[in-house]
Amino acid sequence: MSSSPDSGVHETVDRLFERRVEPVNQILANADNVARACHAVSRRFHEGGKLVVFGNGGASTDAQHVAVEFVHPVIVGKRALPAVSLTSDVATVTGVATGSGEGLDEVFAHQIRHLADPGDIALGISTDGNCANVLRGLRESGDLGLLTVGLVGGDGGAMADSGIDHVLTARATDPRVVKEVHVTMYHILWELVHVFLEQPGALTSEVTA
Ligand SMILES: O=C(CO)[C@@H](O)[C@H](O)[C@H](O)[C@H](O)COP(=O)(O)O
Repeated sequence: MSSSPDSGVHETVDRLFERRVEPVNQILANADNVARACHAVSRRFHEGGKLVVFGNGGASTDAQHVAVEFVHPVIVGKRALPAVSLTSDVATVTGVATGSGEGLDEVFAHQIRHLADPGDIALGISTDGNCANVLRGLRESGDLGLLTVGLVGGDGGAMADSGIDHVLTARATDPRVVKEVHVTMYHILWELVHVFLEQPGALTSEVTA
């Protein structure tokens, strides 16, 4: 930035912006992982599956954001694909949380058991990869046969080593940056899924990069 009376503030502003660049470069460095996950997700959609998304706090609204991207694409001409957020129904979330005896830990696993089908895709979003209810929801999903995808940050936390089919990691330590990168990653996920669905042959071949 140009000089000013308070260069300290400008250094801070520069640092805040620069902090956002590296994690996006990390997505590029892991493009093959992202592409493999998108390919697997597109296959499930092709076979009639739906996307089931969940997370806590900021990630709960990310879950709703992902779902609407698929159900009502903002890009004209893209087909709608079935997707549902497990964070949108306050009655169900609070009912399970207060009635299960396990608080919030069971809210996603319970809904997966009763709303999901084995051919579906489960997408769990967690900033640090350690949220118990997201982990439990993904484990339940895997046990039932759903394709499991984790969107995490930092070193992936417990999700990095928990048998999830595809773990996509925003390698930043600042949770705000992780959340910002997650938005980029699920927009890429949405777009690449459509690329695979629209390319004849792409769904039967393996994706290597
Ligand atoms: O960071 C924010 C808001 O930006 C919080 O709402 C945050 O999402 C909540 O603390 C979540 O409970 C964190 O869960 P997780 O993403 O680490 O799994």
